[in-house]
Amino acid sequence: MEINRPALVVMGVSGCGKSSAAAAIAGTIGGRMIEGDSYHPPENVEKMRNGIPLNDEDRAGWLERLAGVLADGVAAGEIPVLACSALKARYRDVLRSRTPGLGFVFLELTREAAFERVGHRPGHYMPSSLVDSQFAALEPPVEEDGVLTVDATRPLADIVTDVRDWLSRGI
Ligand SMILES: Nc1ncnc2c1ncn2[C@@H]1O[C@H](COP(=O)(O)OP(=O)(O)O)[C@@H](O)[C@H]1O
Ligand SMILES: O=C(O)[C@H](O)[C@@H](O)[C@H](O)[C@H](O)COP(=O)(O)O
Repeated sequence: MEINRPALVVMGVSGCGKSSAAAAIAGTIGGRMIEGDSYHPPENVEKMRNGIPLNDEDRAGWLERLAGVLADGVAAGEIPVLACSALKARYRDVLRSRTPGLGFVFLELTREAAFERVGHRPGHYMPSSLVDSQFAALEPPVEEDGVLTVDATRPLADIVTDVRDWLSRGI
């Protein structure tokens, strides 16, 4: 399949389905799923576990690492598919900095649906009390290049089909 992006980031607030969609998309396009949460330093995870939202400083080193992981993956001939909140425009610019043409799939979800999903996910460090802070930080990627916005409540298979169609169209 012809793919018109070197790599993808599946983005949005906690619970929007980033990890699920990134895995499904990677499986379909022959990409490599990368779980961005695995690259948070332990201090960040501890903060979130304690119900404290991350700030720009907390996220800075994490985003730089992820920018490197994306670029390294592309250099190695892979199509990285990264699950990463990437909530603010300047965070996305950090990720783009080393991978020109990077694509973003924005999974759009209401606050209510995010609460519902995060509250029902067993064994995860992210408490639903942090959902409001995720929406406060979110700068939806409107008018940015290389973005597909998808309704995150649609079935995963439909989301994957939309992404495939989008990727096979010209830039
Ligand atoms: N398209 C979808 N429709 C319904 N439920 C979904 C969908 N995508 C993910 N979920 C569910 O929502 C919850 C959060 O998904 P997850 O992939 O962990 O999101 P994130 O990585 O953005 O936090 C999980 O319980 C998952 O099974
Ligand atoms: O930038 C952030 O505040 C975090 O990356 C956050 O957005 C992310 O959602 C958490 O790491 C929880 O992980 P889940 O997205 O899997 O809930």
